[in-house]
Order: sequence, then C-alpha cells, then structure tokens
Amino acid sequence: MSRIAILGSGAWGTALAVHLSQRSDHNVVLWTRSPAAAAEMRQQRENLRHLPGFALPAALTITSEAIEAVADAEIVVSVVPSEHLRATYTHFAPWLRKEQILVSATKGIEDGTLLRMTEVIRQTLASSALNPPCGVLSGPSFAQEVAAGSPTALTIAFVENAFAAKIQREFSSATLRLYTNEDLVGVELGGALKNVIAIASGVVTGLILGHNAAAALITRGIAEITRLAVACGGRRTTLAGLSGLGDLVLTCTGSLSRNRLVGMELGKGRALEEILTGLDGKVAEGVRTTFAALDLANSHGIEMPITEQVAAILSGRRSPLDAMRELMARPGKDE
Ligand SMILES: NC(=O)C1=CN([C@@H]2O[C@H](COP(=O)(O)OP(=O)(O)OC[C@H]3O[C@@H](n4cnc5c(N)ncnc54)[C@H](O)[C@@H]3O)[C@@H](O)[C@H]2O)C=CC1
Ligand SMILES: O=C(CO)COP(=O)(O)O
Repeated sequence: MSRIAILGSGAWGTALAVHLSQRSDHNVVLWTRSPAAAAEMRQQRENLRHLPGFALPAALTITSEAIEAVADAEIVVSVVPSEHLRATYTHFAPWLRKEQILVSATKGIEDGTLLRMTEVIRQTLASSALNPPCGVLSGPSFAQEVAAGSPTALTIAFVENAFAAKIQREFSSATLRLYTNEDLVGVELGGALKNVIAIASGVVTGLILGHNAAAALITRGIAEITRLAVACGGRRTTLAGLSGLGDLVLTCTGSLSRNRLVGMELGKGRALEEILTGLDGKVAEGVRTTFAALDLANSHGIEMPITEQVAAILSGRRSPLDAMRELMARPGKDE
C-alpha cells in the first residue's frame, strides 16, 4: 500500500486525489488549509468550491492537519498556487522526512526570486537540512477531465530517473498515462510559460481576430517560450512535448482554461481587477508568470514579444487591440 499526500485542495489537487484514490493499492490523504473546508468536504464527500460535481471516494482521507497529511506519506504532491508554495513548505517542513518523494504539480515562477517551483521547495527545505528527491508533474490536464476519467497524458520529471519511473508506476491508470523525463527545467518552464501565451490566445479570441491569428499565436508562442526555456538550461525537445506544446495547445484552445478566460475578458474590454474578482479565488497563474517571465527573459537577453504585449495589457499600458497591432508591426524576421 502506497501512502500519498496531496497538499492543496483546489481543482487540480482534488482531481489528483480523486484519481489516485481510485487505485486499491493507494492510501491517499488530501490536505486543505482550512478546518472548515475539510469538515465540509468530509461531510458532503464533494469539493463544492473547487471541483463540484465529482464524488470524493470513500477511501480518500481529508484533513487540515499537516502532521496527519504527511507523517506516514511516502509520496507528497504539492498543488497550491505558486504564490503560496514557499509558505506551504515552511509550514510542512517540521513534518517532512528526507526519505519522502516530493512532486510539484504547481505551474508558476516565484515572484522576485524567479525560481522554479522545485527550486523554491529545495530552498525552503534546505534550512531544515532536508534534501528529499523532488520532481515535477506537468502536461495538458484540465482537472475536471482527469476527475471524470477522460484519457490524459502527462510528463513526470526527476533528475534521477528511478524516481520518475516510480511515480509513473504509482500514478498511471487506464485513463492516465505518464511519460518520464529528466529535464526538470524544460518541464517546469513549459508548464509555467504556456499560461502567458494562453492569456494572449484568449485576447485574440475576445477580440474576434480569427483562426489564422490564433494559429500564428500558438506557433510563435511555442517559439518564444522554447527560447527562454533553452536559455535557462531546458531542452528544446522537452518543449515540443506534453509540458510544452501539449499544454500550450490545450490551454490556448480549451474552454476550461482560466488563463484563456482572463485573456478573452480582457479582449472584450473588461478590467483585469474585475476579471480576477470574478474568478472567485480560482488561480490564473499566467497573470503573475507574465512579469516573472519577462524578468527572466531580460536577465538572459531573450526576446519575448508576445509576453511583452501581455504584460503591457495586464498592466493597463496598452489596449488589447493596440498590443496585437504592435505584434503585427514588428520588423520582419526569419522563422
Ligand atoms: N485547474 C487545473 O486544471 C490545473 C491546475 N494546475 C495548477 O495547479 C495549481 C493549483 O491550481 P488549482 O488546483 O486549479 O487551484 P484553484 O484555482 O482551483 O483553487 C485555488 C487554491 O488555492 C488555495 N489557496 C488560496 N490561498 C492559499 C494559501 N494562502 N495557501 C495555500 N493555498 C491557498 C485554495 O485553497 C485553493 O485550493 C496552479 O499552479 C495551477 O496552475 C495544473 C494543472 C491543471
Ligand atoms: O494547466 C492547466 C491545464 O494543463 C490549466 O490551465 P488553466 O490554469 O488556464 O485553467
């Protein structure tokens, strides 16, 4: 019996918990910050706030106690929004052990430090002299579809392939297929940066600019995020995989994407604050990642024209239509 802890009960953490607790050889615990939310989920056997419509299997344990969540866990999966990742691991550090395998399923880049999520985890745990294996789970996966058992393929990356192979065995099912990878940089940056392009794709849709524009944006988007990932040490082939092109296509075209929704509403002329309020606590990571990605690109001397325009729209410096015109008016380039 493998004991797995999921830290974070948003849509994705809950969907992973639903999926993993369907395997009879797993004992899964879902941790949520708030005791009231834990009590409600235990009583209703449903996460009404973040993943309504999906029953939480009877075998799934729900807790708000850090010690109950991780004390006996062999695998710990963190799925909190990127802005809360450091605080979450600071909170959990006293109960974590160096033998545990950590998996990050958060998609983002930390503000200010510009660190990837596994780097934030390592840095946070270093002060407790903990250095457990830490990998990343990423790829095209709307939470609702994974919870519904729709076929999904993901990437699991660890520097040491043996850990990736273990998570591949533990997480795979008839509806979830995992591919291993050793390129943490490429997998993490692919998952984080696609959210920025998804916002731009939403803008194109909101402005009703047509299918040609949407295809151009996805294609030039993958070129741009690959440039940055490669400059940071990622592999080009990784960005052509599930946690690059795969997740980019899903998020740029799928109606379930929150990042695309933010872009669409911006394109229709709504104000960012109003859009984010309307998300009602659901995270659209691309908003923060846009500015972190630009800082990272500047530090590596990388040009990111789409990301620059998304930043200009988000900060209110340029209208969505002017931003798209600027992209078209750039000097001619080789492909
Ligand atoms: N929703 C999806 O389909 C997918 C989401 N992800 C990623 O998973 C991560 C989490 O997103 P979702 O599960 O969608 O969340 P969500 O948008 O459904 O819910 C937000 C979550 O943030 C939590 N939260 C709010 N304040 C917090 C704090 N101070 N400390 C800790 N947690 C706090 C809430 O309790 C809630 O669990 C993000 O990085 C997202 O990009 C990755 C793949 C799929
Ligand atoms: O990362 C995701 C799917 O792989 C979810 O995308 P959104 O955060 O835009 O909804």
